[in-house]
Amino acid sequence: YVKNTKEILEKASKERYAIGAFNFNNMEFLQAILEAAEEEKAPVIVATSEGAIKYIGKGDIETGAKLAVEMVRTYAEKLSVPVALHLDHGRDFKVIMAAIKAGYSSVMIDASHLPFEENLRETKRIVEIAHAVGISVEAELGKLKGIEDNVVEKESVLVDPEEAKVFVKETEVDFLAPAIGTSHGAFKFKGEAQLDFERLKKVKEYTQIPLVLHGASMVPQDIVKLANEYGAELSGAKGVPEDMLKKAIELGINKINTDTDLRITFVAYLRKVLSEDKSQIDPRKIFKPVFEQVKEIVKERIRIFGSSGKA
Ligand SMILES: O=C(COP(=O)(O)O)NO
Ligand code: NA
Ligand SMILES: [Zn+2]
Repeated sequence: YVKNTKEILEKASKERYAIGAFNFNNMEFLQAILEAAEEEKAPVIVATSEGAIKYIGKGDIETGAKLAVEMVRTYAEKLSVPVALHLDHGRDFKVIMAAIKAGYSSVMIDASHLPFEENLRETKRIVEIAHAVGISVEAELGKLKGIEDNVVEKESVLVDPEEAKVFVKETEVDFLAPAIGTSHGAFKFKGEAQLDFERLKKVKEYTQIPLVLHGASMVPQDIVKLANEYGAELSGAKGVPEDMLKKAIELGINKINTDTDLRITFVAYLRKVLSEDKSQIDPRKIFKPVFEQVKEIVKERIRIFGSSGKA
């Protein structure tokens, strides 16, 4: 179990590969992610959003954070690969404190919706507290939203590399998520997929710290098709193409947040299993083949990210 996420990300940054940061909400997703990492001999980051902590703790934040840490630690001590537990998109001070107190390896303070000075102040505050107890911190600059056609929108949404330089120097944040055109969910990009690699290159040059790509799911069309065949309605779903992910890694992305790809895989195969095995009522028999597929998609991502064999 990795005490602070920074140590595995610094290595990835030096050797120019990326570590997957896979979101989980329950035991089965966590198992699938950890099995995938073990089979790929890859360091891995597992992440809970604030909503996941509330879901795991049935509304009680302390319980959710504590249970997440204990589940991850218990599984991780059996594995040969390094495992870090990360709080994704921390916004509520109470939740960030609960994660730190429970023993998370890192926390994200997501104040990117605030004006630059306020984001800087909020982030600085969390960094001081987290660093005092040896925990790593991630922050975000720019807003997660596709690159709109007109330039004005682009300026206000995407990261400003000059701001990133000041931000990292002032806050001493350990890793940064620069908005370069991705967005969360299964419907990224209105038109063609487009990332601002020029900005990414500058942010890496100016900050020299590990960088994070949010909204990085690829949204595999074959699995979307399968889900739709079994009654899902996911037409128009679109993700980040593999060549763009690889280019982003070459330019300095070292942590890649992936949630939607695991969700789509889960839904497609759950629908398939339920429609094919109509008399099955044992949840274990229903979930086993479904999470086998979730594990496979995580392994595929780990291979694309270049972290296979890096443990
Ligand atoms: O950024 C993400 C996940 O993004 P996706 O929706 O593309 O999986 N989590 O913080
Ligand atoms: Na994060
Ligand atoms: Zn995100």
